[in-house]
Amino acid sequence: MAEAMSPQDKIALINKNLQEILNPEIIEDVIVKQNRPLAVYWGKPGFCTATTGRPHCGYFVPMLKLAHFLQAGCKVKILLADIHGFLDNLKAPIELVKFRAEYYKYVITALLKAVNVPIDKLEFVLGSSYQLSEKYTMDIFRLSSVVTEHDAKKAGAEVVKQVENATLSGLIYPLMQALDEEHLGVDAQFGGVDQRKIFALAKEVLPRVGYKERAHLMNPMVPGLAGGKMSASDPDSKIDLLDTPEVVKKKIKKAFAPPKEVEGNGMMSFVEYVLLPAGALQGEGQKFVVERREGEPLVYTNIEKMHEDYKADILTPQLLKSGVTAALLALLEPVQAAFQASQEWQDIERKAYPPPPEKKKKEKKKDLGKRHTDAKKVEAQPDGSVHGHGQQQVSVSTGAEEAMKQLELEKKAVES
Ligand SMILES: N[C@@H](Cc1ccc(O)cc1)C(=O)O
Repeated sequence: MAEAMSPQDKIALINKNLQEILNPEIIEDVIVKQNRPLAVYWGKPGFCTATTGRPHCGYFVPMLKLAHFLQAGCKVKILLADIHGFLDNLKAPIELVKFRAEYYKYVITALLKAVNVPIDKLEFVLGSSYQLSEKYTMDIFRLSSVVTEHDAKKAGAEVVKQVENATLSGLIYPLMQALDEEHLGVDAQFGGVDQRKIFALAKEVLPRVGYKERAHLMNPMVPGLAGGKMSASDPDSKIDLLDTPEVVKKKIKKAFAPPKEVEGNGMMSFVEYVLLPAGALQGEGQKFVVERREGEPLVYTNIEKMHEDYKADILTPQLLKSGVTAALLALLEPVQAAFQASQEWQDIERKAYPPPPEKKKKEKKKDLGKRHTDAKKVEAQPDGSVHGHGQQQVSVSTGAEEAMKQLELEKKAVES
């Protein structure tokens, strides 16, 4: 498929749905002049944090871009950025990191297969597998001697958690993200526009230590499937990739989808950035179908027409939700079937997300009873936290200790 595409088609697919691109000429040069596959990477730090551990349907948004890159013949690397996770919020449940990395590999591979994308040019890399090397370490020191404290801080402002009396780790974080481009041997880095300041820093400072600057591809920030505001504290606002069809239906039913409003409407964005492009990749062309009890189904091939109908209330929130439910279930079906068929994946899942200890569970239920009417729906996290961001600082010291131990272990593993 990629072989049959013209260089211009490849570039168009790489750029599709992106909000911004820095140094697009680098991409042109690789694909048109050098006539070789573009090497691009996406870094994911959250997989080893306790609260945001499990991949959910929001992952489909960057996944669809990775699908475009692969379809366009790119070499794609996914960086499981364990050390970055540690630098940002000191949370790395040590014994879980490896299992979670494994779990992510299964999930991401299944997702990409579900949209019919070739995965032979896809590679997973664990950050600590190369970021503790002598060369990389020396590069951090070299970079830290040419980047000011002010610039490093500014670069991390939208990504690194901003707290009072912040530690140095938050300054190292952007430097390492810049170095990853060199050490992963890529031509471009992909991420959300929230990464923009780090991308700009990378572009500026890599040449100062003798490395070439890379292109940067940025996705827009897409509101969550269940709609912005209520998400952080509401466990129902995230749809797990392994949720049963009944649970998916229930969560979508509850989701926030204001009538006639398309801005910030997570349900609508999900169609735009996931369901429509997924249809295109599956070879059926961009198509989103909404069955209606009365009348012909509504068939959309572009988002503009959908927006128009939604604003006119022809496509009502209810209809939108039923269309999204049907399309999402169809997308999840092969992922869940793959999970059911793989004993290894199931074993990894149990190890990566062990049920919380009994004692804590009880505490949580009591706690949650005050806030949620249906406490049993809430899954307590392994670290016992269920309230989202506000509580993440609770176990800072133990988190740090654990993460340090993990780094020790990793180092030993590398040496032996
Ligand atoms: N900063 C990225 C994660 C990341 C980490 C290291 C990288 O090299 C790249 C990306 C994020 O917030 O999602």
